[in-house]
Amino acid sequence: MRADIALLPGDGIGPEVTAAAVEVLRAVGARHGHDFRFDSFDIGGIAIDRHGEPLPQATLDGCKAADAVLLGAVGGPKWSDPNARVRPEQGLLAIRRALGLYANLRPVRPHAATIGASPIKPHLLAGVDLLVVRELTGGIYFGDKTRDAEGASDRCYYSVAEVERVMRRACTLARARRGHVTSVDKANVLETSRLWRDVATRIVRDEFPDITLEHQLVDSMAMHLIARPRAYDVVVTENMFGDILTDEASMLAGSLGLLPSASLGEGTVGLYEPIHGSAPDIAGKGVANPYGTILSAALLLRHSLGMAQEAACIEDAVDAALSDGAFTADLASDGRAMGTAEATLAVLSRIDQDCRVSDLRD
Ligand SMILES: NC(=O)c1ccc[n+]([C@@H]2O[C@H](COP(=O)([O-])OP(=O)(O)OC[C@H]3O[C@@H](n4cnc5c(N)ncnc54)[C@H](O)[C@@H]3O)[C@@H](O)[C@H]2O)c1
Ligand SMILES: CC(C)[C@H](C(=O)O)[C@@H](O)C(=O)O
Ligand SMILES: [Mg+2]
Repeated sequence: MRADIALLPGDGIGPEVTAAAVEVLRAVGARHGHDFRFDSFDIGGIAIDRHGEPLPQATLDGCKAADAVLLGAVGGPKWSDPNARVRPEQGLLAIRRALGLYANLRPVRPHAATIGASPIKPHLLAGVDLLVVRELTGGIYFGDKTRDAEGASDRCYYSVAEVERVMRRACTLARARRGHVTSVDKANVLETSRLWRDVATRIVRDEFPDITLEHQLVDSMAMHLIARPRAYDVVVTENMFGDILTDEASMLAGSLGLLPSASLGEGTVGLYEPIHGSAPDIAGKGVANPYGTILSAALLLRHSLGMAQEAACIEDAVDAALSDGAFTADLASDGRAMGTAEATLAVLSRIDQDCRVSDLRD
């Protein structure tokens, strides 16, 4: 099968980790007889430098014409002046909104080999397998902003329809998992959260009676996520809470560099990216962890191209590399860390082996 993949490497470590994922996609494509074609476009800081705007029209058009989009990261100190007219992060928000990518799936499944890298007690981590569904195109991120000499404001708004669609998506995903949804809000304070809670309750009652729904306030959720992570299956929450809780959840896996994500809408191209940022402190050093982006490429194959076996092939290869101790510096405790290229090779060398195993299985 031929597939056109739009690449948005972005800034900082973005180009390093997307290059790693492209190598892996090429290897899986070759192994399974697919013709993956890649076309790169600018987004974020590099797009500001080259085109004066963080999301050029050519980038958006290129993404719309593609079968899927793979993104690295945007932002960095060069573009972080608080008074700057444009910021790299606006490009990311704009593309999510323009493509209607309202559901951001962030799976968290600690690997036995990386449990030692987590600051959380190992016995709490065994068997953890949760999926955060973060609403991605609404809430305080997208409300009107004001700023004058007296102060500033960010408006937080959710429509009923915005909550309904992400809740339906979370419940549908939960049906294919363990049937449990935790809806996270701040309904003791925020009106948007009271709406969120009402809609969640109604959608589950009327459309998903087989799903078990619980509500959890976001502050105590931040604690429970660390204290009893095994209790969660699908966690659905609004935009900003989801952003914060998933960086926290990455510590269950052992590193921010490990978590992938899929941003999905309806009838629109999907966008895949690691949950981490441009990591300016390590950019250009060849030491970034590529696994979150490589695992995002697996999600791309599964969700946008319908290639479940090929996706599993990548996930198995990453699993095997980690089991064999192929750790980048964020994971290694013994000072024997691999660089990005070596860790990518560790995955590539296992693609063949794992695919053969998959072939035998099927
Ligand atoms: N999706 C995105 O493009 C995205 C996401 C988050 C932050 N950002 C942007 O990135 C810039 C830096 O933000 P930040 O420092 O708060 O967050 P960050 O995620 O870039 O980095 C946080 C810490 O995690 C480490 N880290 C992140 N990814 C890693 C990887 N793959 N391998 C090893 N270590 C990794 C970094 O070195 C850093 O110490 C900001 O401009 C921010 O807006 C972009
Ligand atoms: C860079 C920023 C706009 C972005 C977000 O807050 O959504 C990032 O933190 C993420 O998690 O993808
Ligand atoms: Mg974030």
